[in-house]
Amino acid sequence: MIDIEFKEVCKHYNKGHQVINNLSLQIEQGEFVTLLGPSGCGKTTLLKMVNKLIKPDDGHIWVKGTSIHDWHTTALRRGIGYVIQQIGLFPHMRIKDNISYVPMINNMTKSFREKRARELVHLVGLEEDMLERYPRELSGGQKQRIGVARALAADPDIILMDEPFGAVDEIARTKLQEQLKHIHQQLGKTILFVTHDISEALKLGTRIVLMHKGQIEQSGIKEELIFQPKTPFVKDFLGLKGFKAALNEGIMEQIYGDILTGDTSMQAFYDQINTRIS
Ligand SMILES: Nc1ncnc2c1ncn2[C@@H]1O[C@H](COP(=O)(O)OP(=O)(O)OP(=O)(O)O)[C@@H](O)[C@H]1O
Repeated sequence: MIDIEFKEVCKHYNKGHQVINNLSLQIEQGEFVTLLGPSGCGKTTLLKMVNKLIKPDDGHIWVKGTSIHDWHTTALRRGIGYVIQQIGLFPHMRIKDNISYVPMINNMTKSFREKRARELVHLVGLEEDMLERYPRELSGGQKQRIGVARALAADPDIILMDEPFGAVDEIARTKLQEQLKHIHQQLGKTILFVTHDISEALKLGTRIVLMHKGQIEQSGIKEELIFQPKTPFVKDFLGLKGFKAALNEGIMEQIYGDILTGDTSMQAFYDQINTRIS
């Protein structure tokens, strides 16, 4: 089943150039799609069209088979988790109430909300005593975890994430990425995740969509993008850098696996890159 579909979508702001240019993309249920690309290529714009924060000028978007025109905005947003870099927890509310905010406005009972908050705080790798604290009593990484817990609270099928770990330090980011990967494997949500960090995109995405100037340059698994780039842009953007990122993330074993299955063009590309980085 297709959870999100963009068809020939276009967008420009004011009198500016085309930020999204006739873009089509289908995202299947349970995929973890990382939207990767240089600054300004339109990643955030595309993401925000899914929950109607930005309106396309042209083209069509469907969420769970229903056109976004036919979705009531509130119902659509309540059914989609949304995590951004500035997580925006309510400062005057305890963590448990921050997590339970959407279940509360959805009229869930207090005992259900408390149970759910406890489950979620564990799911994102924190202790239950966090629930009684206020946001100011948490580190940046802990706040991002609570942001993920809050996005999951109403059990949405789809989660949109816009550079959610961009503002935390390297160690916390690595832990958050691992936790998110685990949550995705466990819960099978459909995730659309914006990042400009190649290693993050390769590590998390079951599919990587590389954007450039409002269009998709290439969409595929990491091995395809690194070893079978379809355009010079993909080769420049991902070739050597992607290879190094894959190396650093320890995902080379999978890639070696593919090389060993006998694809000689991949072997040649691999040799070429290996010579350049060694
Ligand atoms: N509200 C706006 N008004 C005018 N121009 C905008 C607006 N929002 C974004 N833009 C422009 O649209 C283009 C795409 O922006 P967008 O935020 O979608 O890119 P991005 O790929 O997410 O970039 P980054 O990685 O830097 O966040 C940029 O040139 C940006 O300056």
